[in-house]
Amino acid sequence: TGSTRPQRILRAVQKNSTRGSPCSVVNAIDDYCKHKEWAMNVGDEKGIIVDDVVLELKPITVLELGTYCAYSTVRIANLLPPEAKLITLEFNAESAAIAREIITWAGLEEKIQLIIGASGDWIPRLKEEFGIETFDLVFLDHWKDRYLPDTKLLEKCGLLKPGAVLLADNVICPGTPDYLDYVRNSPRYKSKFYRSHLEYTQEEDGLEHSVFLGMAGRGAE
Ligand SMILES: Nc1ncc2ncn(CCCCCNC(=O)c3cc(-c4ccc(F)cc4)cc(O)c3O)c2n1
Ligand SMILES: [Mg+2]
Repeated sequence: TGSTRPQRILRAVQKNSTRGSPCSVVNAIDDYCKHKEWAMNVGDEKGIIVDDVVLELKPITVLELGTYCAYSTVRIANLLPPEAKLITLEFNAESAAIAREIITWAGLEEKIQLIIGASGDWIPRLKEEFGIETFDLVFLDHWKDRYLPDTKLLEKCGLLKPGAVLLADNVICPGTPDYLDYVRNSPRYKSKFYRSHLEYTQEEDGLEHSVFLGMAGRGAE
C-alpha cells in the first residue's frame, strides 16, 4: 500500500524544514507542492493576502474550516498575537492526523486546537465545549457548498460580533457562487474580493473578505 499525498507532504516537511520554525514549514510545503505534487493548500500567492488580513486584524480568536495538512493553520497561527487561539475543524481523520504532526513539528500546538468532525456538527457546540464567545476571524476552506450554510449557522449561534471577518478561499475556483451572492448582497456584510490565482497554478481564483456588520445590518437604507 502506497503513501497518501498528506503523508508525502509530512515527509517533505520533516526532510526540508526546521522543527519549531513555522516559516520553514510553510516554505517546505510550498516547494513540494510547486515542484513535486500539487495539493489544495491556500499556497504562497493567496497566502500573502491571508498574512496581510491577519496582521491588519490582529485576531484573538480564529476559526478555520478545513485543515487539510495545516498549511494555512500554521501560516495564520504563526502571525497571531501571543494570547490568541486558533480552532481548526477537519472532517477527514487521515489528513487530521498528518495536520497534527505538522502543527507539532512547527511548534504551534499551544496556539492551535484541532477538532476532527464536520463543521455543521461542531459549530453549534463551540461556545459550550470551548468557551468561545465570538470569533474575530473565520477562514473558510472546506467543502465549497458548506460556506453559505455554515456562515448562516455562525450567525445563528451568535459566534460573530460586528467587525468579525470572514475570509473565504476558492470563491472562483472551484467556486462558491451561493456564498458570494449572499455576502455581497446581504446588509449584514461589507464584502470585497481579492483577485489571485489557484494555488501553484495560473488559474483564476481569489479570496472574499467579508466584514460582519451585525444582524441588523446597516438598518433601513
Ligand atoms: N463540512 C466540513 N467540515 C469540515 C471539513 N474538513 C474538511 N472538509 C472537507 C473539505 C475537503 C477539502 C476542501 N477544499 C477543497 O475542496 C479545495 C479544492 C481545490 C481544487 C481542487 C481541484 C481543482 F481542480 C481545483 C481546485 C482547491 C482548494 O484550495 C480547496 O480548498 C470538511 N467539510
Ligand atoms: Mg482552498
